[in-house]
Formats: sequence, structure tokens, C-alpha cells
Amino acid sequence: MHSHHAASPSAEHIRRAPKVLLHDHLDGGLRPATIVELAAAVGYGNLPTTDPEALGDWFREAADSGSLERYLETFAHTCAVMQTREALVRVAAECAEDLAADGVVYAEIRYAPEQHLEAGLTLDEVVVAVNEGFRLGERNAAEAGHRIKVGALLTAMRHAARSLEIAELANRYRDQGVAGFDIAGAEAGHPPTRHLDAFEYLQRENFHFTIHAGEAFGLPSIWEAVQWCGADRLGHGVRIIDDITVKDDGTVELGRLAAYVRDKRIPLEMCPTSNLQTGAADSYGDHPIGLLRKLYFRVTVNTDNRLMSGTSMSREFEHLAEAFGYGLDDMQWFTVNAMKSAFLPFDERLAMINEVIKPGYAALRSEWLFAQS
Ligand SMILES: O=c1[nH]cnc2c1ncn2[C@H]1C[C@H](O)[C@@H](CO)O1
Ligand SMILES: [Zn+2]
Repeated sequence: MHSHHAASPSAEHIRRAPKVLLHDHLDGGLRPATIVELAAAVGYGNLPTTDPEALGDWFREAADSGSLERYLETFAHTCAVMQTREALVRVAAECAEDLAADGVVYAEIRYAPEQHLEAGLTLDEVVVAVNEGFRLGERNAAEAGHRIKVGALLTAMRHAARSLEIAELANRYRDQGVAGFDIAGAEAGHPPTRHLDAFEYLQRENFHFTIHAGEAFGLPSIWEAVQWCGADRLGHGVRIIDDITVKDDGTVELGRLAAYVRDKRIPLEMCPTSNLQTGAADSYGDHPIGLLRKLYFRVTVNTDNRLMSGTSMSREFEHLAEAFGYGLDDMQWFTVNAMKSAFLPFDERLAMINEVIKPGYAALRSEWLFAQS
């Protein structure tokens, strides 16, 4: 029925298309200029440079290391300036505003409350401040003509031992802006089952969680996240490709785990640029997202860390459109996948799909149709 897949969408179309973001770290998305200002305000003197543009370049280059462990070192600087209530409100508000300006209509933003206690805030105060910032950012964005809805995901650091406490914190704020729970940090040596008590607690509470798995470590991590921990979604999950065989004649064979992940429609929060930086993939064209999309896994497109990866939702889609020839129909498919996978009540997801996402793409497509005549 649709016959407009011939040309790639323009950067402008990509930016204006409604997008849904499920995997984005609050402490990985600060504006460089904000980092410089906050550092001056709190007397943090360890920034590699105080020139905002050079600082943005520094983060991108430092994160471009080929290893997740080195990638994660850069977060020391962002977390250092996110220790006060004012800083957290501001960073969260700017996050919502920046995403909205990029055409994101729904986002779940994650951060680890335990990393923001150095100046004396309590875990609860951190959550309240970030939520306040998101509400402020939503209002500012709406005034600027961009509507966005933002939920928080509370992350526990997988090398630490506070996951049950953070899971309880997330559950406590589930009706006040917190959409779910996550674990992040260095994957090798810190398997998801280390935090089984936190995941079992959340399951008993009928709450939602995603797990970073299959990024820097392979199938066992994904298997544990899904079959031991009961993850609703997988953060990255790129290594699921290791359980998929493409034979010489082009036929594809799924192993038991890959088949399970696809059959159960377990969402994969894929972050292509981040994966190139940490060495999980070699190029956009080689990124497993191409094959996984073809095989109809529940794939979603995400930014991970806009600062460290120098990216945005629009840029991720631009790279993918270039590498795989995706058009607006593909973008809509990824976006509907993401909305279906959001930690939001079913009726609200459905309304977002039917009242915001599909009409948004339809409007862009019809525009394109007339522009071509
Ligand atoms: O892609 C990632 N994999 C594992 N951990 C990550 C990734 N991106 C950010 N983090 C860590 C560093 C942050 O300080 C923390 C909470 O957002 O999560
Ligand atoms: Zn991540």
C-alpha cells in the first residue's frame, strides 16, 4: 500500500517525526555548557576543560575507547556536578527540553540515585528533585511547542550492593513519576543474578524492570536476565546475535534463547552509537539491529548517553537510515515497538500510538507525497 520507501527521509523529517526513547541515562546527557556552569557553582575543579565545545569533544573521544569499563569512567565528571537539588532539577529539566526539541514524545530516563549522595542528599531527595526537573522540563517544552511525557527509571549499580534498596525506592515512587527499575555498570563479573532479590521483590510488587545485558558480555548474561531475573526488557541485548546463525543459503536459525526472546516479544533497547564506542559492534552497517529488525525481534532504537556518544534520537535514526535504507515506515515501526514496550499503563500506550505516533507519521508521509508532485 505504501510506496514511499524509495527515498530516505530527510534530517528534517526525522527530527519532526514522533520518537520514543526507552534507554537514556540522565548522567549521560548533560549539555556541556551546563556541566561547566555547575562545576563552577559547586567548585568542582577536575573537568578536563572548561570550554563547552572542547568538553563535548572530550567526552565523545574519551568514551570512544572500545571498552565499556573505560566508557564508564567519563561519568565521574557528570555525576560530580549532579550532587545538589538545584543541579538535579536543572539537568532533568534540560533533558526533557532537549529531547522534546528533538521530537521525542515519550521518554524513560534512567539514573542511579546512589551516585548523587555525595553532598548529603538522601535517596528520596534525589528522586524528588529529578522528578521535579522532569515536570518543569515538560512544562517548558510544552510552552516552546513540543509536547513530551517523561518517566524515570531508577538504576542500581551492578558492582554495588544497594539494588534491593533502590528497587524499594523505585516502587515507593511508582505513582509519582518513577516508571521502573534497571541495573547498569560494568557487566563482566557482575551477572544479573547477583541482584536476584531486587528483581524478585519487584515481581512480587507487580512492578517493571529492564536489565543492561548482552552489551559487554554475551548470551549467559541475557539468559540470566530473562530466565532467572524475569526482565521485562533488555538494555542493549546486542549479543543475542550470538544465538542466531545465518546459513550460506540465507536461511536463518534461531537458538533456543533467541527464539524465546523473539517469541515472547522481549523488547531490545538497542543503542547503536554507544555499541560502536564500547566495541560491541564495528560499524552501523554491521550492527545486529539490521538483522534483528528483519527477523521481527521487538527492536527499539535508543541513545544511551547523548553526551558521551555525541548523539540524539534523530542522529541514531539518521545513521540507521543511511546504513540500512530505512524510511519513515521503518521509523514508525521502531517507534511503535518502543511505545508498546514502555512501562506505562496499556491504555496510555495505546493512546500514544493511536493519537500521537501514527497521526504524526501519517502527517509526515502525506507532506512528502505532496512535496514530490
Ligand atoms: O551502556 C551502559 N552500560 C552499562 N552501564 C552504563 C551504560 N551507560 C551508562 N551506564 C552507567 C553509568 C551511569 O553512571 C549509570 C547510571 O546512569 O549507568
Ligand atoms: Zn545504558
